[in-house]
Amino acid sequence: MESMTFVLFGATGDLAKRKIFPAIYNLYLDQKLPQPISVIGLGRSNLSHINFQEKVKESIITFSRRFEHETAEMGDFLNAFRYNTLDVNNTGDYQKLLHLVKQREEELQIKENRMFYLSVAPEFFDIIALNIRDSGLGATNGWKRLMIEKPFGHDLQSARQLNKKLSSAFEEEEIYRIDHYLGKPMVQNLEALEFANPVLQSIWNKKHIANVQITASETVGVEKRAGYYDQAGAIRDMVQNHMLQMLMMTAMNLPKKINASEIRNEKRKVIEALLPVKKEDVHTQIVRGQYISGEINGQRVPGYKDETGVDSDSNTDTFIAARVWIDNPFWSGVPFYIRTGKRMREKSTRIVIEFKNTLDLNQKVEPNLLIIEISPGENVSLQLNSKNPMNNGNIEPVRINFSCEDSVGNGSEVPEAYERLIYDALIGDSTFFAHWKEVELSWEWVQPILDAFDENLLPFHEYSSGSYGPDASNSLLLENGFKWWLDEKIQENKEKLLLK
Ligand SMILES: NC(=O)C1=CN([C@@H]2O[C@H](COP(=O)(O)OP(=O)(O)OC[C@H]3O[C@@H](n4cnc5c(N)ncnc54)[C@H](OP(=O)(O)O)[C@@H]3O)[C@@H](O)[C@H]2O)C=CC1
Ligand SMILES: O=C1O[C@H](COP(=O)(O)O)[C@@H](O)[C@H](O)[C@H]1O
Repeated sequence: MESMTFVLFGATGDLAKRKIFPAIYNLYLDQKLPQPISVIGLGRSNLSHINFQEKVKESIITFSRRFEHETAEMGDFLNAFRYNTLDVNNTGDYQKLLHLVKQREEELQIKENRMFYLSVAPEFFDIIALNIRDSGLGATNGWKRLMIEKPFGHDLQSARQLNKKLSSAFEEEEIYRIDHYLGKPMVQNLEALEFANPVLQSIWNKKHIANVQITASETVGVEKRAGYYDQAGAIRDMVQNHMLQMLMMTAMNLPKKINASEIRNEKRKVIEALLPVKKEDVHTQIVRGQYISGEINGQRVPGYKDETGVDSDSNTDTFIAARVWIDNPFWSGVPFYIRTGKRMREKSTRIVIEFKNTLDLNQKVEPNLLIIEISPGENVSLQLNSKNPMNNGNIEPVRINFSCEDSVGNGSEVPEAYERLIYDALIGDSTFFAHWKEVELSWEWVQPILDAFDENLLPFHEYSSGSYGPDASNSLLLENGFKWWLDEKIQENKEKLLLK
């Protein structure tokens, strides 16, 4: 890998502390960092290089699952870090930054390859990109790349405006838009599941699949992010990006060649084929909700409106369920259901593929299911039907489980999303980053939903914390003769409860 400078805007922030520094450290341990590397942290806080290195060390000790004890290697690692005080609006500060970047490039004899990572509030994305261009930081004789955090815009128009500004400083190939769901091992495994298994490949279409259910439910509430979340809601926070990215990854056709441009091309075809929902019809395809107080894991939790920083009459959505139709020859007529919410019964991200039931037995049998657990566990299981000799030979569903954690080693060795994504960006592989076309088309699909929310054209449901969301989300599936498939463990528990 080529030597480079890694410039981190927002180096004193929460994301840097919890995710970025530990990820860089883990890459260092795995010898996946270029040698030498210069890392320059930026923020308005007044820190010396040593203070900054101490902060990086603290974050690694606290948040890296690989940290055991301090070694001489840690010293070498920290030695690559420098700090520069910078206010994003102050053009003079970019000149000081340029001076430090060049000084380190000369000291370390590294090429002018520059990675700029924007871990700052979204309102700063454009101003930073323009200053990188205008200050000369972007005028390198090596490569330059921009890693950019979410959210990418607040709606279709603002996303387009932002992209226009970024494009005046960076080419599309130089922009790495992070969607951390694309860094999750099981999301990355989706193409391999289909690609490497002819059995699955042959049935991955409307002829055999009855519906697809993509869930990302969380038990946490809004936490300390009310300022951002109350303006965003689940529709912007999760649906426009993570949920639609998972949908694209599930429904895309296998490209002839597995590379970034082919995969992104196939994903784009899926998002392009989504049936638009007219503002007036949003109420027929989308369910929105907001959590009220309830119990999670035996603990009483407050309702959304009572959370710190939330407006007491806020009508921000903390839950969304949607029925999505893909109008192409492979998927037309197959509903894709997506569902995401905060303060739900379980923390679970998973994709359930329900196969069509074509058998004509005297007995009602459950459909075959392929269940892809994305997090917290990484697992694939298949629900088949089999005779149960202990129950008069009745046909009953059995689950065949393939734990991916077992096959890749113990959980702590599996690289986390940020590690994977930072590594990919360092080597210039943009496969698991969102292309502008995907982002724009996602906003295009979401925009009428935002408009309908603004004009209050659909019901606003409350749901108890610790539940599965509003009942209306069940109706969305019932209308097509389906139901949400719940987590296996929950099902087992329910059965036990019924037996009591
Ligand atoms: N935290 C998380 O879990 C996640 C965050 N994100 C995204 O990552 C980005 C960063 O989030 P997060 O770390 O939580 O935010 P924080 O508020 O914790 O950190 C913001 C950073 O920006 C710096 N900053 C603020 N104002 C300025 C300024 N005028 N000039 C220069 N630097 C400034 C702050 O440094 P200082 O105060 O020293 O100036 C700080 O380093 C956001 O886009 C967020 O949406 C995405 C997914 C998850
Ligand atoms: O991007 C976000 O994702 C998290 C959920 O991520 P996960 O990896 O824990 O599933 C969500 O809590 C947050 O609101 C959102 O901004």
